[in-house]
Amino acid sequence: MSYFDSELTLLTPEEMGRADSLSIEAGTSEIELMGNAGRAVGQYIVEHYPRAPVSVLCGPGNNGGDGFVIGCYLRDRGWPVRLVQFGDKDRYSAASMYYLQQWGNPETYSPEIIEDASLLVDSLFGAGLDRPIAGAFADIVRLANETLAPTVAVDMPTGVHGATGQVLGTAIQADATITFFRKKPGHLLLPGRELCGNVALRQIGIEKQVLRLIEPQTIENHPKNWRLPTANVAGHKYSKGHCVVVSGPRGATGAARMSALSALRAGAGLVTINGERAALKEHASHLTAIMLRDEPLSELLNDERFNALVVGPGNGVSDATYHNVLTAIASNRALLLDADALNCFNSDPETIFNAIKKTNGNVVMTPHAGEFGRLFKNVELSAGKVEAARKAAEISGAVIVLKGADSVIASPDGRAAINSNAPPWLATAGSGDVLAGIIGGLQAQGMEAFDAACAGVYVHGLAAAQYGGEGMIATDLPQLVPSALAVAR
Ligand SMILES: NC(=O)C1=CN([C@@H]2O[C@H](COP(=O)(O)OP(=O)(O)OC[C@H]3O[C@@H](n4cnc5c(N)ncnc54)[C@H](OP(=O)(O)O)[C@@H]3O)[C@@H](O)[C@H]2O)[C@@H](O)CC1
Ligand SMILES: [K+]
Repeated sequence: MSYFDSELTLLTPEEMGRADSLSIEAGTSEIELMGNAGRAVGQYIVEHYPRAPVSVLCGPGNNGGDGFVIGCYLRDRGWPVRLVQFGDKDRYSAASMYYLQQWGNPETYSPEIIEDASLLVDSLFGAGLDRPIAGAFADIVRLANETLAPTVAVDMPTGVHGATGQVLGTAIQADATITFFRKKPGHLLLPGRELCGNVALRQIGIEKQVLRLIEPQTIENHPKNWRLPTANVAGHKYSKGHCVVVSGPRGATGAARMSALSALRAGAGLVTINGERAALKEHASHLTAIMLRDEPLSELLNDERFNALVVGPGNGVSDATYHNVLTAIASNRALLLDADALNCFNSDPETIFNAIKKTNGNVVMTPHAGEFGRLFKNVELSAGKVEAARKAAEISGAVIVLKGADSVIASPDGRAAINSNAPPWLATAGSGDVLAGIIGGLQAQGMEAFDAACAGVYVHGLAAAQYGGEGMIATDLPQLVPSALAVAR
């Protein structure tokens, strides 16, 4: 399964390099591609900034080649342009050489070329960045970031890695970033997303057919990629599923309550909280629409109508939780595991992974970075969130939601989605319990694990955005889920 048909597909710099080469093989010259890329940036600048002195900083590779095109485009339209070029001309590509000749003689670099500009164009490094920015280039980046002039970055802000969004050494803070053909993961992953400013995507003559050969596996999370369960007028509440949320003990019941309410708001037909009698007393004083049961989980699950489970929020790291998790996995229901359901297996992750691999693959895990690091000790987060989540999904057999301001959802089949709609105020205590409930509620309605996880993360972000600003607490979120679902539908 791969994302070859969508505008929302994301390409790593390596995959983008293949798209360039395949296009060139198919008859579009590199000169044409570079010309289209540079003109697209030039056009963006003319449309978005007032005419004023602009300095174009051109690096040693084809990103710099784009800069020559931009310089010519703006000069032709009467902009005062200064252009500097770094690197050895003997190593230029034919296309870069072609456009350098059109430009003429670049100036020798001096700091006032940056200091005196009203607008900077960063065409130092793009897809070819492969090591930390250091030395003279680091000084240039620092100076560019210190000036008040906005910077338009070509393809990627210099210093941001296109595949991971991580900063190599130091990076340009751009006002806008213009990229080509398809966005790159680094435009959505942090800190890259913040360094890009506004991201604009432009087409440069690469046919989307090349994606069939590249078979990209990563996509920007968006309602176009999944279908929410449809409301059926004649539908019975059981046709919308019955989700069981496992409660924590007395004194720790709030998390399960938040998950249960969220599952119901996400459209689950029925939601039952299962827990010990003392815990149910606490729930009973708060809840009306949620049912309460105090049987052992294995007995409760003899009733086939319970088709989805949420285990973990507020459950506590205990033998009881450990066994509830294994019971839930063995029941082969749609299952969401969060928080303590994961924490219970830190010293024994193989047990949970092996159990999941025996199921029909309907399990979602929602670790934040800390939980992820403890459960997946052999997976390096520093190699990038997408690759880490993908590896964890493969190891565990579960769909992984690696939570954060740039949550990544990855499937054991290799697909991954990057979410970018979460507002900063969503980072609040209990917001993970709400996410767990939304995903569990969607699973109860029959959405398969990966789609439910992607949709849940998106709706969670939208719900928080609809709150509108700081001051939101997690209990505000469940009632915002229905309107978020309506927008995402
Ligand atoms: N291909 C196409 O058809 C099209 C491509 N397009 C454009 O090309 C861009 C990709 O071009 P690219 O592959 O030449 O990479 P680019 O980012 O210019 O840098 C490579 C150079 O940087 C160097 N270098 C790397 N890191 C460094 C560091 N930290 N510090 C110092 N040096 C460092 C590296 O040096 P080397 O490793 O050889 O020493 C090499 O010389 C892409 O982003 C898009 O803008 C568009 O025109 C559309 C058509
Ligand atoms: K750049």
